[in-house]
Parts: sequence; structure tokens; C-alpha cells
Amino acid sequence: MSDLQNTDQPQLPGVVVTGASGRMGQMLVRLVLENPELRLVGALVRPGHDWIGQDIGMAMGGAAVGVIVSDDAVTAIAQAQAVIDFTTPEATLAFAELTAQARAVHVIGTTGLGPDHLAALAASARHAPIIRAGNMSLGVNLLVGLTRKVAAALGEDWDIEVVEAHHRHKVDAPSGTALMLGEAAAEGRGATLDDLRTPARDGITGPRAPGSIGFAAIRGGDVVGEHDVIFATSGERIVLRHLATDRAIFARGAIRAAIWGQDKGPGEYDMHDVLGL
Ligand SMILES: NC(=O)C1=CN([C@@H]2O[C@H](COP(=O)(O)OP(=O)(O)OC[C@H]3O[C@@H](n4cnc5c(N)ncnc54)[C@H](O)[C@@H]3O)[C@@H](O)[C@H]2O)C=CC1
Ligand SMILES: O=C(O)C1=N[C@H](C(=O)O)C[C@H](O)C1
Repeated sequence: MSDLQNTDQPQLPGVVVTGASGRMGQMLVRLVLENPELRLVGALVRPGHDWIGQDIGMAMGGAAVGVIVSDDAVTAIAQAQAVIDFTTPEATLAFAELTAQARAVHVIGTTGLGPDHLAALAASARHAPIIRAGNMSLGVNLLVGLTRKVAAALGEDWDIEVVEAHHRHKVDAPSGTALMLGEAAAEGRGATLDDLRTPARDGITGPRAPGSIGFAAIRGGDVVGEHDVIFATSGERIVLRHLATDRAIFARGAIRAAIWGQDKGPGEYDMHDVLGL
């Protein structure tokens, strides 16, 4: 871990990482500290966390970096030019309001957001840029485009299923990535995912509805994230697959988004905008 990173360069955009003790939070803190284009100015954890008051570098088992862990989101976010947020839907909504007030870029990786959460985020995005994606990796965002194309090229006699696998700690299903892939497949068919999505199967489900899109979720061990889009018809199958083996791919995407967003106006953006796909 670098020592007192970029503190002599106050002109660099200041980043606050939320959920800094989490799996993604710690990865983000590490990679922001290594990035020559950004300064880490805040590390937020949930109220009551035992890292509060410690230097984030030391709390993570390394050298001091000059940023004290806090649960005071109001103060931390007020001094940020970007907030990188991989937490929970409820926490993300609260951070969105504060980030919009600070006119800073809010990069959101949090998944499991429902329609009410999305409506609240749209309101915050009227004041400052929000860049949100269920998966921030280059590979998955390319796969989204491929999925749309393949779905558009194949007729309804090709059944579409999205299968995902994640570690045992993941709390939402289907994953944000699986939903992105399902949405792309539905778009390829000129529809929305709400039109085509099959509810989770359990019990006597009856035969598959023609043209529907199904989801299956596997949870176990330390799987970082695996996604298959299966196109199946009589006599053949196409499988589009992405395997994540390192959370750094998501963190790199989020950091790229925080930098990209610095000269953008209010509005909602995604990784296709950031990556120019
Ligand atoms: N979009 C993407 O590329 C990716 C998205 N994710 C999503 O990011 C989220 C987090 O994933 P993980 O890091 O694996 O989970 P995690 O559970 O390890 O980390 C979440 C952290 O947020 C903290 N937190 C909760 N409420 C908070 C609050 N009010 N203030 C500050 N911190 C708070 C928790 O204490 C925890 O440390 C999930 O929704 C996951 O699906 C994960 C990886 C990639
Ligand atoms: O919770 C995770 O770990 C991940 N969540 C994202 C998702 O819901 O798709 C992205 C990645 O698959 C890891």
C-alpha cells in the first residue's frame, strides 16, 4: 500500500469509497491509492464498524495513507469530486442524495435495486452525474452487446436462459449482471425484460413458455462471478460465457468511470457510455 498517496496534488479529483471494509470496498481503496489520476479523500463504513477512527491503510493491514475511516457521510462526501459506491440499495440511496448535493460524480456498482430505488436515483441524477452498472468490467459490457446481437439474429425457436454463479455471501438474485444480460437479450427481440422474464422455477412449472427468458442462480464458496447466456434450439446450443476471477476488473471499471465522469453534466450514464461501446 502506498504511503500518504497524492496528498501533494490537491488538483486531482478527490474520491470517497463507501463500504470501504467490504469485498469491493477494500479492492477500490487499494486501486484508488495506486491511481495517479485520483486522490483518496474518504473511506466510509457502516455506523458502529470497528474500523471507525483508524487510518484506512492500517485498518486494511498496510501502512498509513492519511485517510481516517468514518461513518460521517455528510462531511466526507461534501469534499468529494467522486463517490464510488458498492454497498446496499438503502445505503446507495442515501449516498446518492449527498453526492448530488455535492455536485460530485456517483459511481454505483450496488445491485439488487428495485423500481423505487431506481426512481430515487433518477431524481438525484437531475443534479449531478450518476454512472451505474450491474457489472463494471469490460468483458461483461462487451458480452452485453454480443447477447443483444445474437438474440436479434435468432428466432423464438431459440430458447434463452441466463445462468449465473457467485460466492456464498451474495444476497441478491438474479445477479445485476444476469439482469443486464437478460435485458440485452430482450432488447434484441424488440421487447423488454419485464415482458419476457420467467419467474424462478420451482415445483410443477409446466413447459417453457415460447420466447421467454429464464434465469438460474448458483451460490457457493468463493466464486467471484460467472455468467452464461444459453441460446438453445432443437439439435444445437450457443453459450456466451464470462468468467470473473479477480474483483479488480470491477474496481478498474468503476475508477475509469469516476475519471470519465469528471466533465459530464447531470444525468444517468452506464459503462457503455464510459467505455464508448
Ligand atoms: N457492479 C459491479 O461491477 C459489481 C457489483 N457488486 C455489488 O456491490 C455490492 C457490494 O458487494 P460486496 O463488496 O461483495 O459486498 P460486501 O458485503 O463485502 O460489502 C458491502 C459493504 O457495504 C457496507 N455498508 C452497508 N451499509 C453501509 C452504510 N450505510 N454506510 C457505509 N457502508 C455500508 C457493509 O458494511 C459492507 O462492508 C453488492 O450489491 C454487489 O452485488 C459487486 C461486485 C461487482
Ligand atoms: O456480488 C458480487 O460479488 C457481484 N455482483 C455483481 C452482480 O450482481 O452481477 C457483479 C459481479 O458478478 C459480482
